[in-house]
Amino acid sequence: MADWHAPSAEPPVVQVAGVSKSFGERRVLQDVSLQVPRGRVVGLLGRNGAGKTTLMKSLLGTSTVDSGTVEVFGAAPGPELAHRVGVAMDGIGFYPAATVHKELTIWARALGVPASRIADVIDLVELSGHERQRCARLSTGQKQRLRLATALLVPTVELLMLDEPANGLDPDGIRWVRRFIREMAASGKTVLVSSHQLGEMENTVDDVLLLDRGRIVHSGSLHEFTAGGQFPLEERFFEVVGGMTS
Ligand SMILES: Nc1ncnc2c1ncn2[C@@H]1O[C@H](COP(=O)(O)OP(=O)(O)OP(=O)(O)O)[C@@H](O)[C@H]1O
Repeated sequence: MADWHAPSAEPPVVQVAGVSKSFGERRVLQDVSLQVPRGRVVGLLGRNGAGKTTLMKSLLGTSTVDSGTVEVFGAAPGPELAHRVGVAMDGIGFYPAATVHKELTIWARALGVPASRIADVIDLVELSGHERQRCARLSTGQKQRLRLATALLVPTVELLMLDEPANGLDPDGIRWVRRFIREMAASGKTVLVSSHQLGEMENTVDDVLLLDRGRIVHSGSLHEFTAGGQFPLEERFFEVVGGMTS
């Protein structure tokens, strides 16, 4: 098990230092510092409203920060990251009348990816046979997989940012997402995944970033956080962030 704090020859894929962000009076990120090491599956955990999505958006450059620095692959986030970072954000909709193939064609064009890649990603997310199905008719699980397919369209993607990829899924779907994430990691990709499903994250991630009311309250390997699996992740989560306060 890699030690989170051990010095590594490889620079981290993501490096955030002293980032704060407010919406009006509301401080959403407070002095957040973190690293995402290359090749790891890192779980970004926290309650509703903890700031997970805002943090992910700041890594993508779609949300600015008020102070601090964000580096992804050693540079400030910008459009050029599109060839190295694949993104599946929760709640991103599809054209209801478009078919799976059409939807991916739209994304492929936007990303400058040849149409020949579409069949590959459909295969990767196991949507074969659904190419002609309209997005509006897809099940929740199929929609999640279509989101993952868009994240994989650019074949050179090295970092996947997945926002709640198992949201709304049944146990089979959750297991599928877990297997998918582990396969992506086995193929050399780094994965940053946000989730509320602590039991599932316990079976999926290598490292834990725990965000509570905009602050990172724990970062380290899952092994260390759960004392080698002695304590369930959920128990440790509540120990660190406390019970419900509001
Ligand atoms: N564009 C915005 N304008 C104003 N407030 C915002 C905006 N985006 C997020 N917020 C607020 O920032 C806080 C953090 O939101 P964020 O979506 O980052 O949390 P989260 O941890 O991803 O939550 P969830 O698990 O519910 O998705 C919330 O209080 C939210 O209402």
